[in-house]
Amino acid sequence: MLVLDGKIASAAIKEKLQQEVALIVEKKQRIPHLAAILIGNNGASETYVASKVKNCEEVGIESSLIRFESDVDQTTLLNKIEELNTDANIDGILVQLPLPGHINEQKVIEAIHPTKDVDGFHPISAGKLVQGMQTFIPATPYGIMLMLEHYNIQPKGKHAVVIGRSNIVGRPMSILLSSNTKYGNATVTICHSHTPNLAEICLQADILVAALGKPGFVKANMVKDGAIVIDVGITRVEDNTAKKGFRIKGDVAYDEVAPKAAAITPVPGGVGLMTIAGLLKNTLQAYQQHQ
Ligand SMILES: Nc1nc(=O)c2c([nH]1)NC[C@@H]1CN(c3ccc(C(=O)N[C@@H](CCC(=O)O)C(=O)O)cc3)C=[N+]21
Repeated sequence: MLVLDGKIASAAIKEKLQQEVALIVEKKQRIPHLAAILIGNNGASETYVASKVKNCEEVGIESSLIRFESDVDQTTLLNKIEELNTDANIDGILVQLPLPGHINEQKVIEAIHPTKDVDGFHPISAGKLVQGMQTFIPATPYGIMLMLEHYNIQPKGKHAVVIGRSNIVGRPMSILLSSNTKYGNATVTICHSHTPNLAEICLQADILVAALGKPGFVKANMVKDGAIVIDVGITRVEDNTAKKGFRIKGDVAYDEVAPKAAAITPVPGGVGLMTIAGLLKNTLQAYQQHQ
């Protein structure tokens, strides 16, 4: 069994990005710049955004972290996004999700100018992805594709099963795996909460992507021998024996599934790190399109 190591794969991608940014610096050109908006003080969101900022720094991308209190009104937020849309120094805008209940998430997503939509959540970006056009691919599915590429795992002709149909992971993942590209051309089945024979379908997967957000959901009896298992889950589960009082659990029961799998992503240390690599690549792509 091969562990698909997000640390190794993302380091390789970041190394390349760092070299590209170094060239920009050498030519004394404007530096790529990501603006990240964080609302409130949700622990997990804080961690992820901090990690994004730190990773930008590592490759030489500038970043601005813009914070609002959890009771910020929607107009203030939308005004800030508009200001960033028109700021020629900003290449990418990211509003960390989830948002407080009083804010209309769809409105916020649609407020980000598609040329700066490094999350790839805007309907224009999503539509382009569906039609196989050049666009910003949402960072998590993008990161998973980069992981497959790093380990040269070609989905062509394989049966890929995706559990979850979110706009952020499951849906775009299914599009990418079925696309006519080097790391696409799989036959894809999407499962979700209304799939009656989910375990049976999962058992037929050559590539199984678990993106439903239920810790330990995928058990050994749902996985075919020799399958490639991609775990997108990142749920914080209380654990008093852990340093921070919680552990991060994936959607796959790793200990029982790993021995059956040909390859598997660990949590943490798998897809999460690739998500950040995907975001950094999108930010540099946005920069290049703005030049
Ligand atoms: N607008 C927006 N864009 C996002 O891309 C976005 C978002 N909102 N909201 C939340 C999800 C989640 N997400 C992760 C990023 C990094 C790790 C990551 O680095 N994980 C590490 C560390 C995990 C930890 O220590 O908590 C790992 O898996 O090894 C995980 C998850 C981005 N998201």
